[in-house]
Amino acid sequence: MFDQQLLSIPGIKKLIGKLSGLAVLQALTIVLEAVFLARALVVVWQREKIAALVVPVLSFFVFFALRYLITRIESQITDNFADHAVDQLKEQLLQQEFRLGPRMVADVGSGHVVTLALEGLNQVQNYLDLIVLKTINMAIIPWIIVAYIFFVDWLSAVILLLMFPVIILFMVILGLSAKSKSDQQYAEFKQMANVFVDSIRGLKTLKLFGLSKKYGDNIYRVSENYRKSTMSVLKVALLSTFALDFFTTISIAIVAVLLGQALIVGSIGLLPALIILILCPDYFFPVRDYGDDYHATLDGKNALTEINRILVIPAPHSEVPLVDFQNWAKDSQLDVRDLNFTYPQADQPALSDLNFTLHGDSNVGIIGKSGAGKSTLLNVLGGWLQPDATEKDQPLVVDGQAVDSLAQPAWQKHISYIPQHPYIFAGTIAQNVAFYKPVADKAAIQQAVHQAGLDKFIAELPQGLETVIGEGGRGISGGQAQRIALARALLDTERTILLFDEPTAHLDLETEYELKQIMTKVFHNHLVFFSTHRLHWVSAMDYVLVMDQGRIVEQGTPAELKQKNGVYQELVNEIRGENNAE
Ligand SMILES: Nc1ncnc2c1ncn2[C@@H]1O[C@H](COP(=O)(O)OP(=O)(O)OP(=O)(O)O)[C@@H](O)[C@H]1O
Repeated sequence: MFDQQLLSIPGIKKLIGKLSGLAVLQALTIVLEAVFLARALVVVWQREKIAALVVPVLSFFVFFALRYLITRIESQITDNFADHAVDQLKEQLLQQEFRLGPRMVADVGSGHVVTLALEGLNQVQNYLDLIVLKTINMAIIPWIIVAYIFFVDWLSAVILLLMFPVIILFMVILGLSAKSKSDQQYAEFKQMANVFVDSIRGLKTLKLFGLSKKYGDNIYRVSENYRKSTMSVLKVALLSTFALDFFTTISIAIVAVLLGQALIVGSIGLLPALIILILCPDYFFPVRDYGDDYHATLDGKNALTEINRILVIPAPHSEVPLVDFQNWAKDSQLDVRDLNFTYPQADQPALSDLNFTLHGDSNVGIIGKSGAGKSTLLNVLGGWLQPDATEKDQPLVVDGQAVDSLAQPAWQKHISYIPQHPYIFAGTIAQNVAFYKPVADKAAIQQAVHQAGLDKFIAELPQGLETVIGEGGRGISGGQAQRIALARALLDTERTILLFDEPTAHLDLETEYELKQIMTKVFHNHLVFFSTHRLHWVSAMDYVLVMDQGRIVEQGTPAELKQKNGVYQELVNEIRGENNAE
């Protein structure tokens, strides 16, 4: 019944210990509260003097207050624990996102990553808040109460004990049904989040192609599925609450009737009979409380399972650390030797036997048709994918140090990655530019903005660098987003290695031309890897890797490639042909 994955949360055992102690205390206060309340009632029933009421009534209020105090302490402790655990999970999830890099979003789905990081963590918090405390109360309080009842009247205790497994059995049956419905609901939720975020992202394209209505219907259908599965979870939840209430009421009624009969025949006194009757609802309360909230916490349980699944995705890591690497310098050298990479579950390698050597501030173009392996190579160079293990020499050599992968903090802290759609978050232009270096001063930001050719754009804005862009802010064009990404890379002068993944693929030729003027200036004092379909970039490179089906089929300077009249030239001819055909 106890979710095993909870045991892996740091501090949970201590929490269980504290809550168990408090549950024992709470059970004792419940018993004493019932004893004194019953005494007060007996005093009133037997019309004794008012003074005889003082001790039981005062004692009742003391234990009543104590019980309330204990429940407050319990919820305070669990709240603190849940807050802390969720903060840690958030931190771990973020770190894992950084470790896995751009491929995580591709693997998990961008919508799902967003909903997990926001709503999912809230659901986990709610789950931790409720489930640990309620499970412990259910595991401790009823047994102390029934043990006490056993000493007062063993028959009532036996009836209460007999009803417990029946209730648990129903809870398990309904719980299993709720679990399978909740799993389905969570799958629908994931799908809805991914479809929704992807549709929002592609809204402009959908509108241009007149497909927005069709996608609207698609979103409606996915949301309907989610609504229906939510309703079926709620139906089971209601049924379960009804079943719990029904069985507990029947049990209390049976005990009450038997106690009534015993009172009539005089085999039990009024005081013990009243104590048992008052304790009966408290005996069942923890199990009802657990059952009532069980369904409400299932989405939190699913979110926790999903977060744990992401946390254990093996992040690329290096067995051989890169030591003594300060930064990429003019005399640095990178050798790639017989490098292979295979995606998990793929039958063929996405990169096969790659070999090349680079020096200093090389500007390396990576070209090839779609699916040739350009992005995969960039991900390996960024350390987000780990080359296949080899029995021969290590596949990467940085400044003479052979390593198995570039998942090395010493390497990665010098990298800037600029994809086709750089992420612009809701904030000012200055905050967006200072993304890699939040402590940068204004002069440095202005300098980076100037180098990235953003002066004119910013001068036209009334609030300049303080203009809010991104979600809810001023819209910016694709070219401006690229320039902001470039300014980001330039601001952190420690980041001397720039990885560009088709940065201009979506821009019109005029914007691309303007951006090219800026970018080529930036290239000369960085190590640049530039993946592109657009071959005019080749003239701005001093080395080119031509890829096809995961292999480097040609490499050399642009002049050498032209002279060879080989695959590169074929590609140029092919693209010219396509352009002419258009
Ligand atoms: N996550 C993945 N799992 C399995 N195979 C993948 C994955 N990502 C890419 N591939 C496969 O690896 C190969 C290389 O893909 P990659 O994205 O590197 O090509 P690319 O040259 O960058 O293509 P494009 O120009 O279209 O972006 C392709 O066959 C692709 O189907």
